[in-house]
Amino acid sequence: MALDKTYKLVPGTTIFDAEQSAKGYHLNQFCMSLMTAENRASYLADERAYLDAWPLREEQKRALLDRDLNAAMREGGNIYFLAKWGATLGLSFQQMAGSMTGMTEQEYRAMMVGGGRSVEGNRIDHAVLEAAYAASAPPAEQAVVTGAVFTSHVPAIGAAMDHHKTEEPYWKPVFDGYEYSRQWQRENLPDVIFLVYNDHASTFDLSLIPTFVLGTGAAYATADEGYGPRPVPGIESDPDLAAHIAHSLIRDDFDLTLVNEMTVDHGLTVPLSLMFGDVEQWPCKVIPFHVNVVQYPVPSGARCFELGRALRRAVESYDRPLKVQVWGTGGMSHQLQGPRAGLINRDWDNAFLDRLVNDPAGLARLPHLDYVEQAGSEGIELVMWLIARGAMSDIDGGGTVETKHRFYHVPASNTAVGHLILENHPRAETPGTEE
Ligand SMILES: O=C(O)c1ccc(O)c(O)c1
Repeated sequence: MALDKTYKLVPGTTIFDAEQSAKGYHLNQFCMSLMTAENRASYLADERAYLDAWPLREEQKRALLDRDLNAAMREGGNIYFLAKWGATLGLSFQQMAGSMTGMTEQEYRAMMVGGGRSVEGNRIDHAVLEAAYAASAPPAEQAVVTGAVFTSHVPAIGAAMDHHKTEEPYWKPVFDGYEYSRQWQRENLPDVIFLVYNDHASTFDLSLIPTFVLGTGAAYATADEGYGPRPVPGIESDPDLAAHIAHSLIRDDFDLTLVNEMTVDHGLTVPLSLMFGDVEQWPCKVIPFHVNVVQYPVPSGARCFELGRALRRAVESYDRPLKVQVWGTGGMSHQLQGPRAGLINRDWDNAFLDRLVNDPAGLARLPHLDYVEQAGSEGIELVMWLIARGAMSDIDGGGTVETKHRFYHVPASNTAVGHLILENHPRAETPGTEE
């Protein structure tokens, strides 16, 4: 099913969606720069020079220099951003809106005083709408979810790699547990990894606490968490697929926060290091997806599981033949605070791994309190694994999953390390028979 963008058919209207946002990113950010008196003064002193300092397309600069707001909208501008530019020129919202209608300022004002523009004659053409619905055939090609990787993301694992300690007796058993994984990953390299992790007060401090964050930008640098950024590459993303997923998930009632600029911390980089080793560049694209598990209330396992189910629908409605893996990271049992720090619960962790494979819907009903009591305060990170599990094809009866690898080890720093690889076989392909 192609995504419904029938809002594009409303006459005389540009809906600002992720597509427009990507197109107008720098234009809108330029507008934001006009929120200081100093910048407004330097813009007004030499508009062309100011615009030339921004990575804008010539059409975008032209639109502003010509005071043509319709052209600016076509070029991805959004009215609330452009209003900062308009205010700099001394324009009111009414003057800006009126300038897009082909009416004089006085005519537009008079129309508004007279009750505003009538909706009569300004609705969608029904024939056009019907034709759009009739033409919405399933895509000829589609993306598929090929597997899920679940792994802890303990920062000390990254530090052990960065400081060449992987052969030391303390660390060797941890890295031995990922030998098979690296081989499997080489043989099953996806085009894109949808990587579910939590930011650990690196990008999101207490000024902003979004529950679910989808990265819709093109690239993200590695965070400096206080020890200097890890010497690993930043990630390249797939903004087009990310925008598609944003559209699909939000339409499925998941109220995401979309972020174009942020840094990514150990929650994301350590799983990549574990699965790919030391590399100059990560061998595929990575879409970051952050879940708040730092400040309560945090999302429930059930909500995460449902989000995973919606994620698979989103991926499968994307009309390019991409292979997508979904990774769930964090956990397993660990507590980093208070007199109970160091808590490890092997039995609970292993039962979690069993149920993640065999009873994911039941596992998703586990309340937060069980995670905290049984797996330690930071064990709550495990709710993120349910997003990746929910994205597998067996959940809705259409396919199967195959466990390729399972590993459990205590300790890595304060934490029990858990790791699982599930291969996804959509539409009940028999494992091993696909080309
Ligand atoms: O065990 C640890 O040291 C540790 C520290 C920070 C984390 O985010 C984590 O998951 C584990």
